[in-house]
Amino acid sequence: MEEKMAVKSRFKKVCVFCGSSTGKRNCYRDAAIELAQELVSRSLDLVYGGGSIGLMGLVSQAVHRGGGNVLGIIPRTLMCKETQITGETVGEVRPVADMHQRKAEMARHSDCFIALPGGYGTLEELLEVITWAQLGIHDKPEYVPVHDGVIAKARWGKDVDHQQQQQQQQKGFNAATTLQTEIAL
Ligand SMILES: C/C(=C\CNc1ncnc2c1ncn2[C@@H]1O[C@H](COP(=O)(O)O)[C@@H](O)[C@H]1O)CO
Repeated sequence: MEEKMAVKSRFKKVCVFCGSSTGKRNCYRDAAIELAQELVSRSLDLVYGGGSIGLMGLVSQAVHRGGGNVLGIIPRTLMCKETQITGETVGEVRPVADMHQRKAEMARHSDCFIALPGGYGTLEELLEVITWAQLGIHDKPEYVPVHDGVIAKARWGKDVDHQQQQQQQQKGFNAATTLQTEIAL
């Protein structure tokens, strides 16, 4: 069997924020699986919110199946609910006291952040780490898949190219299609 060469990355652990549902478009699922495959091919560990449902479940299960390390950080209360609904989460699961501690731990354990399509939870997590970067609390980059195989650095504020911003808005936050060889990783 042909073995794939591992692609080198400057990161070791990647935090992925993504939906607790899969959304209405197939491209969201595809994006989750493709990102998982990229992480595995680059020997990058996954850090995520510890859920086994939606895109969170897809990413974590695909990384785990591919032999990658998965660290899920989840509040105890959510953990009980999820186990009742969907069963066990894959990889290492670290229970924490609440949502605030979860976000702090996810950030502490990661070298960069990628936000896949999601809802309010995903948006809130992404905005929080961008805000922390803005305040100098960390200097870890944040990325958002845009389109055409590109994961773009999430940029906010003055240095954003206006035309590019407009194009991205037209495509929508949830416009991830293919992720291929991301410039980000
Ligand atoms: C347990 C039930 C539903 C929610 N389950 C979740 N499990 C783990 N993590 C979650 C869950 N819901 C939200 N999160 C976190 O927010 C992000 C996803 O939120 P979104 O609103 O779906 O975008 C994700 O990154 C998690 O960290 C059933 O009662």
